[in-house]
Amino acid sequence: MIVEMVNVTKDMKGHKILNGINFTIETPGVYGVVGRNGSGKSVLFKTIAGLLQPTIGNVKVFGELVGKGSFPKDFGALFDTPGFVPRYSALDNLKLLASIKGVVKEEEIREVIKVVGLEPDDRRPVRKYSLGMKQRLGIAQAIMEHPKLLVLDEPMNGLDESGVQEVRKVINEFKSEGTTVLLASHNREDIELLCDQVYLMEQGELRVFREDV
Ligand SMILES: Nc1ncnc2c1ncn2[C@@H]1O[C@H](COP(=O)(O)OP(=O)(O)OP(=O)(O)O)[C@@H](O)[C@H]1O
Repeated sequence: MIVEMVNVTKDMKGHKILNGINFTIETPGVYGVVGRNGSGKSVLFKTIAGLLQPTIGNVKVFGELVGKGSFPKDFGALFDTPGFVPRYSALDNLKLLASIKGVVKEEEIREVIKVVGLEPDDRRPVRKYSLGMKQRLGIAQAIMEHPKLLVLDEPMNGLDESGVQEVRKVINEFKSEGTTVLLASHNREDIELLCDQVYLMEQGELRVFREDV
């Protein structure tokens, strides 16, 4: 089982954001999650990432419980505002993150920076980067360890046309390597082009919205 959410409820400030969600992913593929602003897509993804703890229920990724300080293994994620050290270059930021996790070589980091259309030898500090460039770097960070599960919350935010094309290519390449991608997006075209199955978040519940596979 790739993802297994059992009866997951999440209350935040007196509101039920997730309401008894039972959700499983057994087959690798690209899974889309759509829903209105504020419907709970990010809360759902952060719960899977172990960044938010369910009020009730539990979440397993690759068979292991997440939450309470346990994070999924073989996992990469991009949330709305990737946090980088503003005075460091792109390469130094990713080297820092890689050294914390201790697995990725500099050559691979350089390669992943190129994959997202940035320049590894650009010594400018990341604070000088545009929103779209930071977003590209966020995607590089999410994919640099070749995760088996990749959670992307609005990855196209702030990207220009070439950025959108590059990220679509990255998602398709990861899919063909057997990585499972969870994608939240408001962009109908991205959802239609990329996803094997689409879910709708509504009133705290998640239901199948469109099924191709
Ligand atoms: N840390 C928090 N504390 C309290 N409420 C929160 C917190 N984070 C999110 N919420 C609330 O949970 C609800 C769902 O938010 P979430 O960000 O998951 O929506 P979303 O579907 O991702 O929206 P969007 O499409 O705008 O990105 C919102 O009402 C939001 O205000």
